[in-house]
Amino acid sequence: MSAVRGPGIVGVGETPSLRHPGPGTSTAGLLAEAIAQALRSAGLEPGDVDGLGVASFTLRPDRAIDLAWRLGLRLNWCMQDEMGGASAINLLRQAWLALEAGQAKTIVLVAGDHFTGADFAGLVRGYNRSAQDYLSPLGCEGPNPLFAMLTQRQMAHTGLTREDYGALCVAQRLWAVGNSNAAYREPLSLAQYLAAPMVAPPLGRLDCVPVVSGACALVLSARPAAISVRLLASDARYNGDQQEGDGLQTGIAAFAPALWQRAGLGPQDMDVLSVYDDYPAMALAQLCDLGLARADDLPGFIARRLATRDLPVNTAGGQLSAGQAGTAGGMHGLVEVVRQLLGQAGDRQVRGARHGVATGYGMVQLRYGMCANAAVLAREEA
Ligand SMILES: CC(=O)CC(=O)SCCNC(=O)CCNC(=O)[C@H](O)C(C)(C)COP(=O)(O)OP(=O)(O)OC[C@H]1O[C@@H](n2cnc3c(N)ncnc32)[C@H](O)[C@@H]1OP(=O)(O)O
Repeated sequence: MSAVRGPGIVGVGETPSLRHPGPGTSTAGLLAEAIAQALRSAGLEPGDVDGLGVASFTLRPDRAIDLAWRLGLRLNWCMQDEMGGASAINLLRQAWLALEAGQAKTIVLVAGDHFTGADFAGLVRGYNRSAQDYLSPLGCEGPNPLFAMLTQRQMAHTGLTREDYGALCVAQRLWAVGNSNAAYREPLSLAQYLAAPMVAPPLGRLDCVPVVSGACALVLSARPAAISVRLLASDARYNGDQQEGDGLQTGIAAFAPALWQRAGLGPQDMDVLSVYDDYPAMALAQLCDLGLARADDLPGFIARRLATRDLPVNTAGGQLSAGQAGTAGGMHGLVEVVRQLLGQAGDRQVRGARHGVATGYGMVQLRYGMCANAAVLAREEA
């Protein structure tokens, strides 16, 4: 037992991932529901909140401050982040600094989106100027064709096959069985994975993160509760990917050794992990970059550690099974690691989990990564 010093993460909230949200559903409503759940889990009231961080594509034209107004929050700290899958950890890093600096006492971080099919198509087409000017005219509508090329690169470099990616997807689906919020919770066989329609070779339907509506939230406090989660170390790289040569690396490779050093722990000390899984190739690239797997042994690593669930990776099913609610994608994995460390993961609880790592990855371009980041977290008891 050690005395708790500094801020802590004290609550989590998450709505179900909805493939077909009902007519009354809205982005603000989903974000509000996740916030309310997180505050309840922390034993706090909206009146305790003086900081809010938001990531959402579909809250537009409203912003974080509009959401705060709607929820009646009076704030000392307010932030918005638009880095896609890297937003959650970006927000966490900034909120932690704000609490340490005394700028706020209780900060809620929330990410989520409300999509209909038409919304999502428009979002990816108009994502940024480069996508509009260079990718759409080539028929690269959205990330699937781009990540198909990155997956081809990884296959050529590592010898990975569709069966290997399928084994990862099957393992993650088995974790999702224990997550009542997951969009897809029925166990998946390799035969079903291989039979799914092709989207952009070599990516089939089950390699591509499904689009859902939903939201996830975290509560951070300057005065942590009896059990809380501490941020031991974090880092980020912007446009730091190395995709010029063979293989596939995210910016995480550049900072991982220093990250582990600052955390005082190594990759082998992690009891639970969330890696950003918009596509299986990206999840594997991040596991390599963190130092948990080697590019020259990926098929073996999948068979020994993921398929057997010996290494608890993406224990809520990952986005590939739970679904990706826009920017909530990054928050999904972070919330799951925190939930596990708080000991609140129910049937899928990793026994005795004390240390975990979550990664984020926001990218819609082929030649550079918008942002890759990671947070090493630890359970703390007062
Ligand atoms: C943003 C960042 O910073 C970085 C990133 O994350 S980049 C990634 C951003 N996300 C994307 O680009 C989304 C990728 N996904 C897709 O494009 C689409 O989900 C897809 C093309 C793979 C599938 O779309 P689709 O072919 O239109 O199929 P869809 O209509 O959704 O589903 C057809 C059926 O398959 C099922 N299905 C779809 N995905 C499934 C899955 N993963 N598991 C099981 N069933 C699935 C659906 O439930 C549906 O069945 P029902 O009609 O019985 O409900």
